[in-house]
Parts: sequence; C-alpha cells; structure tokens
Amino acid sequence: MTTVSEHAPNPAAGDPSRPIGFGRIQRKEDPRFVRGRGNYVDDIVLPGMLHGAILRAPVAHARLLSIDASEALAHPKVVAVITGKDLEALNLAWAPTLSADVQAVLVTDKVRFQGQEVAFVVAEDRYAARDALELINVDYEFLPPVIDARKALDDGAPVIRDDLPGRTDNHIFDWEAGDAAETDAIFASADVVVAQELVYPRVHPAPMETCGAVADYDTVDGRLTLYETTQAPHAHRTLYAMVAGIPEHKIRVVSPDIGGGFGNKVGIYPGYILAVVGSIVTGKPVKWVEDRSENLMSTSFARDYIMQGEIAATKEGRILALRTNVLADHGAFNATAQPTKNPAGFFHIFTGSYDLAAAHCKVTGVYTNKAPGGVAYACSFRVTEAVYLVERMVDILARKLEMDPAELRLKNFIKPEQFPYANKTGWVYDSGNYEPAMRLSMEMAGYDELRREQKEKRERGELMGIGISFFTETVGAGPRKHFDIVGLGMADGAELRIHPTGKAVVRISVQSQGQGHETTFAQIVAEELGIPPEDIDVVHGDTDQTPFGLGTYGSRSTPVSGGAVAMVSRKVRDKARFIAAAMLETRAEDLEWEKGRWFVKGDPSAGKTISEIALGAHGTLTLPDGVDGNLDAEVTYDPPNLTFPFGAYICVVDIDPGTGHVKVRRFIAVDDCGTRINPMIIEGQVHGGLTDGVGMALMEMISFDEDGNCLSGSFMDYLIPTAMEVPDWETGFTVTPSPHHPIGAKGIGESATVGSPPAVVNAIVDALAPYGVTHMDMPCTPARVWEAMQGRTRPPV
Ligand code: PCD
Ligand SMILES: [Cu+]
Repeated sequence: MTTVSEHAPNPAAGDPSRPIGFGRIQRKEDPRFVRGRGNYVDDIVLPGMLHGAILRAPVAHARLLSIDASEALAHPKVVAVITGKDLEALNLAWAPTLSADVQAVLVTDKVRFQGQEVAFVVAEDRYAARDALELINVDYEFLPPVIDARKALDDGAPVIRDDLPGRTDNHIFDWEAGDAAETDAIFASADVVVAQELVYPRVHPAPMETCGAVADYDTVDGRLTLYETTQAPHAHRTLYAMVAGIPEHKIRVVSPDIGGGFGNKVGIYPGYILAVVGSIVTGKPVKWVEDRSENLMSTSFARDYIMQGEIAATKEGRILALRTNVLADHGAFNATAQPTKNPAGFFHIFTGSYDLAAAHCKVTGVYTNKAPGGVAYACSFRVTEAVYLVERMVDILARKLEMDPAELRLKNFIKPEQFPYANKTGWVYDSGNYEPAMRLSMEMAGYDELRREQKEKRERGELMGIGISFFTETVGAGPRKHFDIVGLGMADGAELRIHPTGKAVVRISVQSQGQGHETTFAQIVAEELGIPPEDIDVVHGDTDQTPFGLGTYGSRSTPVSGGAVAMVSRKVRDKARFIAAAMLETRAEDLEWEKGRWFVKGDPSAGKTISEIALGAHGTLTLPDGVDGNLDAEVTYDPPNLTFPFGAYICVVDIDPGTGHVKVRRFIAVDDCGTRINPMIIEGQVHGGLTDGVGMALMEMISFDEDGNCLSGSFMDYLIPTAMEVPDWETGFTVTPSPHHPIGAKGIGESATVGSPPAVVNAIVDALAPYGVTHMDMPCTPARVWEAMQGRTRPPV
C-alpha cells in the first residue's frame, strides 16, 4: 500500500512506472457494448417523433434562384419543409463558427460547397423524408468554383464569401510565430539547408457512427431536450442559448453513447440546429441522423495544409533552425475547432522535440468551395501537421547529410535538464526525457539488425524501408487564461459524492466517445480514496447531471478533467480527515492517511476507513464547526499548463517493386504519457491511433474534381484501414510524469495518430532511396509509389 503524501504532485512518485488506480482492469462500459445494450442517438425513440432529412447542393458553387417545395409539402407524410427563407425569419439562417466566422445553416443566397444544406424536410418516417427531398425543385445559376487552394488568391478568382461585407477575395488570415529575422540570419550562414514542399491532404475523421440529433422542444414550458452526438455537451448548450435565444436553464443537452468522435463531433452542424427548428415548428420531437455520404461530404474535414518546409544545420548534423510557409485550405466557411487565439491552433509547436536556435512559421488561410471544418482529427489543433513537417524535414536532412536518422535525432533532442523548456515559438514544454524513449524503441526494433537486413536486401534489389518519427505533443487545453472556445475558458468541473455506505458517484464535464472514461475516471478516485473502481459510478454526457466544462478533444480529458477528479477526491479526503477526527475523538492533525483510511499517528489500529467515515458524516455525530454532514465535494480545475506527451516510433515496410504495394511489416511504438492509469486502455488508444496513422499515410484522402465534386463520398472511395493492412503493433513505454498535473498524467488519445504518419512515409521514402526518391506526399498509394519508381534507374550496387 502506498502512502499518499498530501502535497506530492504525483501519488505514484515512489515508483513512477506503476500504473495507478488498480491499473489494467477491464472496462466498465464493455458489458453493455458487447451485449448490444449501448444507447446511441439513433436508438432514441420518443412518442410522436418525426424524422428529418436534408436536401443538399448538387454542385460546389451556385447562386440560389428559387426553391419550390409545394410538391414535397403535398406528400401525405410530410409535415414541414424548412428553407433558408424560413430560417431568416427566425434569425437562424447563419450560425457562428468556432473561429469567429459564420456558416449558413441553410443556403439563402449561394451554395458554397457540394453537399451544402439547402432545405430540411420533416416527415412521419425517415423514408418519406428522404423521398420528399426529390420533390423539391431548386433553380440554381451555376458559378465557377475555387477548388485549388493555390489559386484561391489569384487575381480574378471568384469571391466565395460575398456574404461578408467588403469581401473582395478569398483570404481569411495571415498569421506568424517565431522570429523571422533571427531565423533568416541563421539560414543565410548555415552549412546545410534543405527545403521540401509537403502536402498534408484533406482527410476525414470518419467515425463509425455518423452525426445525428433528436430535438424535443416542449412548447408548453419552452424547454429543449437535445440528444446529440457531441463531444462537448456543455459548450453546445451555452452556444444554443446564445444563438437561439432559448434560456440556458431550459436547455438540456444529452450525449448518450457515442460511436467514435475523433474531432468530428466537436462543432455544431446545421443538422442539429435544423432538428431543433423542426421540433419548434412541428411541436413534436424530430430525429435527424446523417448517412455515411453526408458525413464524409459535409462534416468537418481535417488537415489540408500545403507546407513549404526548410531546415538549416551544420555539416556535423547540429540542427539550427526551421522555417515554414503554409497555405491552409479552410473550405467555404472558417469553421476550424480552435480553442486558441491562434488561427493555426497549435501548429507553431512545429519545432518538435529538438533544441533549435531559431524558428519561424507563417500560415495563410484561404476559402475554397469545399466543405468547412479543419477539425483536430485525433490531433490537438494542428499538432499533427506540425509533427509531420518537422519529422519529414529531419529525415530529409539526414539523407542530405548521409547520417543515420536515429543518430541525427539523438544528437538534437532537448536534454532532460533543459525542462521546463521554452521553445522558439512560445511554448513551455512541461517535461520530457527523449533519449531513453528513442533508445527503447531502437532496442525493441533491433535497429542495427534491421539496417543490416536492409543493406543485404538492397544488394538483391529488394525494397525495404525503416522510418523513424519522434514526436512531442501539446495536449490538455487550458489553462483558461490562454485557451477558450468563443470566450468560454478551458477549465473543467468535477463533483464527487460518497454515499453513506461508501459507494461513490463522480460527475464530470467531459464526454467519452469510446475512450473508457467510465473506467479510468473511477480509477483516479480509487487511487486517491482507496474505494474500489467498481464502487464508483462515473456520470457524464448530460448537462442536467454534470458540472460545466468544455468537453473532450485535443486529448484534454485526462489532463484537465482527470486533474479535476484527482483534486475533488483530495478535497473529500481532507474533509474526511475532520470527520474521522471527530469519530476518533482526536485532532485532525494527529491523523495520517494511507490509501483508503485515516488513522492515528503511531497507533495504526485506531483508524476509520472512507466508508466508515461516510456513514459517520451522514450519522448523528456532532461535527466540527464548518464541516457539513456529508462527504461530497466539487471543484473546477484550471490546469497551469498543457501536458507534453511524446513518443518514438519505428516503422518497417516492404515494397513490391512490381505493383508499388506497401506492406507495413512492423511498427514499434514507445509512448510516454506520464503517469499511466489503465495500461490496457492506453494500448487500445495507441493501437487505434496507429491504425489511423497508417490509413492516412497509405490510403485516406478527400479529393475533388475540377468542378468541386467530392470524389470521396463513400467508403468505396474513401479508404480506411482494416486489420488486413496493419501489422501486430509492438508497444512500449517510458514514464515521465507531468510535474504540474495532480497525478502526473498526460494525454494519450491522439499520440499515435499524430506520431505515426511521418514514420510510415519516412519508411517508404527510405525504401525508395535507391531510386533517388527523397519525398512522397500522402497518401502513398500503390499508384503513387509505382509512379515514383518509373523512369528512375536504380544505381548499380
Ligand atoms: N496517462 C494516461 C492518459 C490517458 N489514459 C486513458 O486513456 C483514454 C484517453 O485519454 P486522453 O488522452 O485524456 O484523451 P480523451 O480526452 O479522453 O479522449 C480524446 C481523444 O480520444 C481519442 N481516442 C478515441 N478512442 C475512441 N475509442 N474513440 C474516439 O472517438 C477517440 N477519439 C480520439 C480523439 S480524436 Mo480529437 O476529438 O480530434 O481532438 S481527442 C481524442 C482515457 O480513458 C484516459 O483516462 C490513461 O489511462 N492514462
Ligand atoms: Cu490538426
């Protein structure tokens, strides 16, 4: 049993590698999932419920001339058809985005991307609603679209956002970070400079469950109950109150089980608002659930960054500076989920894990006739793009210097004694110890042996590649003074009640989409109070039942809400001390804590367990002044900094020279997320993220033709990886606790998605080195790989 010292930042401090709260326990949520008892938005059925369907624009850019819904309204099962005009009358035709822009809920003036919402039909069943869409007649005047971000700022390019007063071009923002002059000076005198354009294509989170809502507006007392697929129920409620003018105390947002979010369910989509309007108009509950094509074509995409990278170094391989110019395609509305004041999110952590003398980045955002979004798909707000940039550039430099890429990284890491480390663009990394993670991954991979094998194979003309990526993430936004969503500061609440019999319920503001919060948050309480996890219920996903907080994305639940849960448990523990003292007829100062109980210093036999204390609190005992008769507490936790998890990944690929097919043979992932709660859940998070990363590197891309038709509107065209395409993951870990987090934990949910794509691409480029290939853009499909080899001769060996 570990003794928890009151003020120790990390209860696992004695042995930091020990997982906390009973470690590898089975997930509490799984029995209901494996028995088919999950309850998703589409499972919700309310009496008299109607069904909504959205008519979507067939083209990317067109003026709306007229809508005739009379035929649809004549359909016997159609109850209402809502158009942009109707919404204008309610002042709801446009909604604010999370990035200080507005987005059309339904088109009033102009269609701006293919798949945009044009009208909403409410009918007695889903089939009738869909059928009636075909009865709506819309007249359009087609306009030339802007599809290529590189042409968005050309003179004479069609102006997409002519709804914004004074707009004469498609420019959204220019933003920069770091010191340009200092960086340029270093580049000017550096021994070696390499440059490369890197395209991070438009990809999609594509969660298993698409987005949907059931809105139930009670016309008698003006109450709105909204079941939604949302990763941030409280933030949504406040936004609905602000935008729709429904008093906040009359709105209840319920987020039941969610079949994956991955950033796709952070924003507010037109469909949610339309379900609400549909319910207000008809006086009945209205369900709207999108299909797969609607999800892929119209909801938030991710990435879509064209990056010009440059890196400067000495000829001995000391990396000096990094600079980049980025063109960011934000689609038709600037709706990126951005909790920061920076329009490019956390992109300026592109200095990665290296100790640089200078760095500078510049990002230009543009509008195009494509779906809006730019969500952090398994990515803490553009950290994925940042990691890809630096990890590709370091590899390109290694090739130029003819140095081993592992050696080059080891030579340039920020050293353990440099933490907390302030990078050149204004981040303070809380902690890190990079070399042991790198060395562990090399040892697990058998790195030297792999290089030997590669050499032999090259001599035989076989294509084998080894790719490395070492990443540092910024996860866990707040603190609230630095991060907010439309003015709501990024802190999170937690409420803990210990029932008289010692069982507990903890209510949290974040929202699980599959991460296992019902298990891990119980484990945090268990660690702090010694109550077994099975005796602790975790309540989330209902704004009526939980304290305010900003929700789950950017791997912030453990860093922020996890901190809140640890702090609220400590508050209960402190209170328990006074009650125990009263019960034991002694002074609180004379008591000592060991996991699960307070006892008299020097007399361990005299003590009270948490459950005895809970009963005492609710009993008849006279309590000291100022101590309430319960064992409950609440806190709002505002983290002092972000957490900075990191990892070392090694990917081994074999390429078929005849077809260009890439086989990921091995993948070694060493992650450091600080103090670990549940190793099984962590491994699951890493496995999922690696699969995502391999998918992006090899096959995922939302593409468009010249007219702006989305070519990736189904899983036939938008490929996602399956068990067939991925190897047995080999995972390892090191533990570097966060010095400021109450239990020392850092986020893990997105690490693998962030860190793995550069490892895969680095491996592919490494395999193709004999052909003189130095870069390839994702997705590295067989066609692209094959093409890269054509017309290039392998040098004789
Ligand atoms: N150290 C540590 C950390 C962590 N953990 C665990 O693990 C998990 C995770 O966590 P985190 O990191 O904190 O995170 P979160 O916040 O919770 O979550 C979020 C994430 O998560 C991930 N993962 C996942 N999974 C699943 N199943 N599903 C999903 O959907 C998802 N998503 C994804 C994403 S994308 Mo964004 O949204 O894009 O921003 S963000 C994200 C949880 O349970 C926890 O508790 C542990 O144990 N330990
Ligand atoms: Cu991102």
